[in-house]
Amino acid sequence: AVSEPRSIFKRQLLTDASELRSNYDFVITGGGTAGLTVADRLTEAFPAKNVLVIEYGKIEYAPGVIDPPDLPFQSISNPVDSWTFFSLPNPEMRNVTAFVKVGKVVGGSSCANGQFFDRGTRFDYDSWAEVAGFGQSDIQWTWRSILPFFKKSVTFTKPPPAVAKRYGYTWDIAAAYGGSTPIYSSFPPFQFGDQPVLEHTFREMGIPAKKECAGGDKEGICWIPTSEHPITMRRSHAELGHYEVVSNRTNYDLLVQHQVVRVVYPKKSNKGPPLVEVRSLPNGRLFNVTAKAEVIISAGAFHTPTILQRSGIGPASFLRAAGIPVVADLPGVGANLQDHSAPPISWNYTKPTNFSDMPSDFSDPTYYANAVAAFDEVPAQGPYTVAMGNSALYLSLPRVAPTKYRSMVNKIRAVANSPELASYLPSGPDYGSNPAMVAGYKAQLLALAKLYENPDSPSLEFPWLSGTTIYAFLLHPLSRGTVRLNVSSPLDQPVLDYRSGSNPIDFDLHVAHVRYMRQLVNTPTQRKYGSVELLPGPEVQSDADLKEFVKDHIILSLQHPCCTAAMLPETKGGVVGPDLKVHGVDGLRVVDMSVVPVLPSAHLSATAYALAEKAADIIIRQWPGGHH
Ligand SMILES: Cc1cc2nc3c(=O)[nH]c(=O)nc-3n(C[C@H](O)[C@H](O)[C@H](O)COP(=O)(O)OP(=O)(O)OC[C@H]3O[C@@H](n4cnc5c(N)ncnc54)[C@H](O)[C@@H]3O)c2cc1C
Repeated sequence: AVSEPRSIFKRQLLTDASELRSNYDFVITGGGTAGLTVADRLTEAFPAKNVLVIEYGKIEYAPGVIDPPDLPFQSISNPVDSWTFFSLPNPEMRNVTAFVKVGKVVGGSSCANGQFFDRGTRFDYDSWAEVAGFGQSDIQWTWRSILPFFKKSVTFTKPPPAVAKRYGYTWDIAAAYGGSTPIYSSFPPFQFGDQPVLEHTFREMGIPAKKECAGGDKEGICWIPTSEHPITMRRSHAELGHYEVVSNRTNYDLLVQHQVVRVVYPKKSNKGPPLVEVRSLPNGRLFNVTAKAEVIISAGAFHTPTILQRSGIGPASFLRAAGIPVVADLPGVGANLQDHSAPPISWNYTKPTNFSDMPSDFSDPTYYANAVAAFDEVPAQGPYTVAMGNSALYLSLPRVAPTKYRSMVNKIRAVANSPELASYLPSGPDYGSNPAMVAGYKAQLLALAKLYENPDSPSLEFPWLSGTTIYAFLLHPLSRGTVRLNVSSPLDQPVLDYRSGSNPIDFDLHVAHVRYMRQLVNTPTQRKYGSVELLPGPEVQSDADLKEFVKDHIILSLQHPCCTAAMLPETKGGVVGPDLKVHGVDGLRVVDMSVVPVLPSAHLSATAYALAEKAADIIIRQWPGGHH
């Protein structure tokens, strides 16, 4: 059963420096989605080596997206398990700031996310290899080489036949699954009454339904599983699946409520592994932890760059200006920030609909009481089993803009090859005037142009649960932002500069997406319900007006930050190599969503688990005595 943490398994849970061993083989900084996956695999493979995970947060119960007593679409804010903060204003977006949320708990963002459990396409992961161009390296990051780790990373459970029939759920285990790791991928026994309305609408727009969307191909209408336990329908997350169930291993220590400040190379030689400097949150005390084998940074796309920058590993001129001695000049640390953003499309039904089982039904006390009771059944039933929904469209640019996509792709290539390319990046020696950073950006744009002209590679995602407002995700943004230490308060949240819209082609893509999606009101299904467009609104027709609409209404972060310590050669502004070791220093790797070079066409948790599984495999092969 999946429930509150069980105390008998908390033997290795440490809360104070005095409880630590004198040294460890592996030290993992950040006990989140990727960090705990690696810790699980290393403690399994090396019974005689000790592993320490240092985590800022504690073990907390991680509720689902909607659990009783919350109501659907009520924004649940669980301040204990998350940090929330804002980016700098975005000048191209009416100076709006991006609101970001990050899991701050054992299990990291897997405990706080929307539980939407999708994967990118084969083209996304192949593009990582293409951008990096690691050539003859015996470690490759391609779809073929990652797929076995996607399969290993989760347990997919078929829904009961009656449930599958009721909603029309489809899947293909051979193409996508087969693993038995206790991170669960399941379909809930409930959908809101209007779920099929959009599915019918999209079929009428000529969009094909895919049988399985986690097997590398997902251009079309997809059923996406939820990361929840198939019986209890409670959230499945990294703390339960990669710590709780194996925390009786005597070589697995987890230190909670401690902040990793930085890593330190004491001999000034960059020979490692480095010491890890840690700050106790309860008493503020600073101390060092020693790793005999290596240190693995897994603090997530916003906080991994802060640990590296505090360590003097990062953009040299920024570090010097901040008074931090430079250990390794890696301008890619905190560069290349990418996230999904989305403008809305909304409409109104002017004719009677009479859908049953709708979010509004929760206002009926009997419906609500039944929903709460059904959630406690075994297996759980009813509306509380649904998280943020299981439906999404993923559409390519050739489908969305058949007459215009070619010119947009040409424009991306022209920018990539133009002398003005650097002007799309932040100015200065750490970025726009740095030839390696510009070369890396060029490689990314050329790979993205290939994705955008591919009729099987989605450019747009449109997920839905219930209701008449839906967001059109731009899956492969061209603008690049930064994550920099807050110099006046370096242990606090970093300064995020999203720079959304700084590459103006992102607006062309958003406008094409909105133009396509607004056509949904013209389908027979929508006409039956008297559908009337509200946003962008009938008066907003020209490209220029649609661009202004995007600026007025866009959500700048869908909470999918990545790419801030990218797996690229140093000649392309990279931070880690294909083995995820940090360039120019010893005994230090990064394993989390920072190492991704370009954002995949997916929400990120499934990719974080698979990436960490592959990283663990790489680490295990590189140390003697490891067995799988
Ligand atoms: C609100 C929200 C909704 C999301 N929705 C979805 C979704 O529906 N589907 C999906 O697939 N993905 C979703 N994501 C994204 C996905 O969950 C994350 O991309 C993924 O979990 C990131 O994994 P990670 O290992 O890189 O980082 P995390 O899981 O965030 O782990 C980083 C860990 O490091 C710790 N840490 C940070 N700094 C320090 C430090 N200095 N010292 C010690 N510890 C530190 C943090 O506390 C955290 O536990 C969402 C994310 C959020 C925040």
